[in-house]
Amino acid sequence: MDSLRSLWPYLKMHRRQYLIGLVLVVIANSVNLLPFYFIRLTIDGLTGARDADPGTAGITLTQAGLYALGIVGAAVTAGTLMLFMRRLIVVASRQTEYEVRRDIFGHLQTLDKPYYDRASTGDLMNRLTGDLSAVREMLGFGAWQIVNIVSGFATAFAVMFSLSWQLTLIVLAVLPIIVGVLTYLARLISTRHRLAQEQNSKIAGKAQENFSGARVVKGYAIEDREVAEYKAMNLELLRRNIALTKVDGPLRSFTSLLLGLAFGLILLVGGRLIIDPANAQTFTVGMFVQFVGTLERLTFPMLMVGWITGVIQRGLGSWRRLRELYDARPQVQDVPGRTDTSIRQLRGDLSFENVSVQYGDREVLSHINLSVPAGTFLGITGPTGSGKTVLGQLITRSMDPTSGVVRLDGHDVRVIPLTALHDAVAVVPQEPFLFSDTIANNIAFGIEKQELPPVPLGVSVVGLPVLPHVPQSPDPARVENAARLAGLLDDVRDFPEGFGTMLGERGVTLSGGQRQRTAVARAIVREPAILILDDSLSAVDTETERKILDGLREVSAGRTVILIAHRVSTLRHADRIVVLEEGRVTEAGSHDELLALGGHYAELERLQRLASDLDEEGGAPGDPEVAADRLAARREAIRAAQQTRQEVVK
Ligand SMILES: Nc1ncnc2c1ncn2[C@@H]1O[C@H](COP(=O)(O)OP(=O)(O)OP(=O)(O)O)[C@@H](O)[C@H]1O
Repeated sequence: MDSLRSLWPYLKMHRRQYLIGLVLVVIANSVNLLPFYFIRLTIDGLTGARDADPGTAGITLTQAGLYALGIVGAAVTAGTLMLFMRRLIVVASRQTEYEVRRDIFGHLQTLDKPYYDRASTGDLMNRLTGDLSAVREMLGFGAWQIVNIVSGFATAFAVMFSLSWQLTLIVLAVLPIIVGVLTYLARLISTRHRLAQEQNSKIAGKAQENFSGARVVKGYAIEDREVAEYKAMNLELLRRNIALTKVDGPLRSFTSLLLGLAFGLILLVGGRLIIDPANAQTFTVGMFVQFVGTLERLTFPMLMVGWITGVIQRGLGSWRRLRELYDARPQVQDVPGRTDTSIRQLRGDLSFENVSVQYGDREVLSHINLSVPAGTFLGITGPTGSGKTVLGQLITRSMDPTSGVVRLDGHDVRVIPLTALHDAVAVVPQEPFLFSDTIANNIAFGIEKQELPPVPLGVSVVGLPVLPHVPQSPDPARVENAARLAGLLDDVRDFPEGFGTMLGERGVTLSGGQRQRTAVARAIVREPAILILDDSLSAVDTETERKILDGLREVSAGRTVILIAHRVSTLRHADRIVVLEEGRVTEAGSHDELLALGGHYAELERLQRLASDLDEEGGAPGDPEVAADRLAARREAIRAAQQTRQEVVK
């Protein structure tokens, strides 16, 4: 009931279509019974006259013609009414489907990272497709079938009762048994259908993950394992589908059997009524034929009772699953009364005051105190898992700290409107995501939004102006400048269609470094007050990296840049470097200061210098002493690599 109430806002928008459509169903159902009335008149005319005078035909040719015309007319009228009804109700259900999908998609866009961290993409996709179809089926086919069944039963019983109350009582006695059995079977079908759908969801999720992670699967040569897992899931789906077919298949035969028994019973009793001379005037052969014909019209609605129960149950279940999407709220959002809407522009003065973050009972950041004045080029490094990414995520409010305050230009970030915050901060993540679109559009991604008219949510699609497709037309000079600063321009010039080259599924595949640089260009084209590069130059060679950093310096005058990296060659250009270990700041200072400190950073620098020296020297040395030195250095590098690996494992 609650589910239906929450659907009402959508149904309300199409109430005229539904109302007129359903009235048409009722009229069509009554008209549908008229042919049996004309048949009755014909039969009674013929048999009655014959009984009185065997030499006469009973009815005139004109009468017979009129009755035939009546039958055809009734069929045409009922067909036409049903056609209009379908246009109204089916179209309304399709429109509702569109509106629900539009609104849910719009709502999903408002949800934040923690939600998507938990949600399974396959499941979300299945809800927006399979579940939405089930809801549409309930609102379209389901709605008119309910009215069809109810009005079909009501009109048929009224007619049957007027013909013979005795026969109607027999039907009434048998009907609940038939409907009960059919409903039971339909419930079983519905449950098994749901189980099959759930398995479909899991399979969709598995396939989606597999396709997205195709490179990993190939790289680790685990195709066989993946195929085996997929096979097991597929087999389970087969098992569930067979279980469904076992109850689905016999439904029709079973219905025919039950109806056959009912008709047999009626023939027996009806035959006796006709034969009995006392009933000669009140129950004629024509009436008997009309009775049986009317009853036969109930076969379909009877069969549909159980089926429609399933459609409605499935539709309501699916609607509940869709409601869960509507009900999901972002953990991080603007709060009226707390959000300070007067904050629009931000300079990029950043500070962390005693900030801690806890996941469950694990503290991943602990009492961080940092001050980053606007315009600072801050480097952050530290062993893997030490909390560097989490620290960056606190600035964009991908999450809020468990305790402490992050301030931007002196404001607690929690009072800054999210749009202002997101306009001011751009993040280049570790694993950039590129869309199947042109390079230009991928770069201009964050600056195009103002040009598109907003899509109204929660309103009827009827009467809405059709929005023209507005092709993106990113400012070429801005895009090119961003690409140049990100060190991507030469690569783009080599592509077949330059900035118009399609990426991804429909176009070229970029290398890891090119992907990272495209993401860097996407971030800098927005000219943010704070730019966070989260290990985003790791796949770029040192020479290109130097160029990008020089480019960043060019645009970052007055802007804050936070550079999370493991390479000292990247970090050394920073004004200040912070070392995070196990969620705590253990070292802070300039490159030279940290080297002098002789801690984690100095060790990192020594190991990377060693490795780079080895790379540069290369070749086989002639002098045995040099060879011995290199061997010792190589051993040291291997030992260091093993130590780092142990840290990772820890
Ligand atoms: N959503 C989450 N739920 C639970 N734990 C999390 C979540 N996100 C991060 N963590 C944990 O927080 C710790 C810090 O993660 P973070 O990504 O900040 O590390 P990092 O220093 O950036 O590592 P790397 O250098 O490998 O990128 C890790 O132990 C990680 O497992």
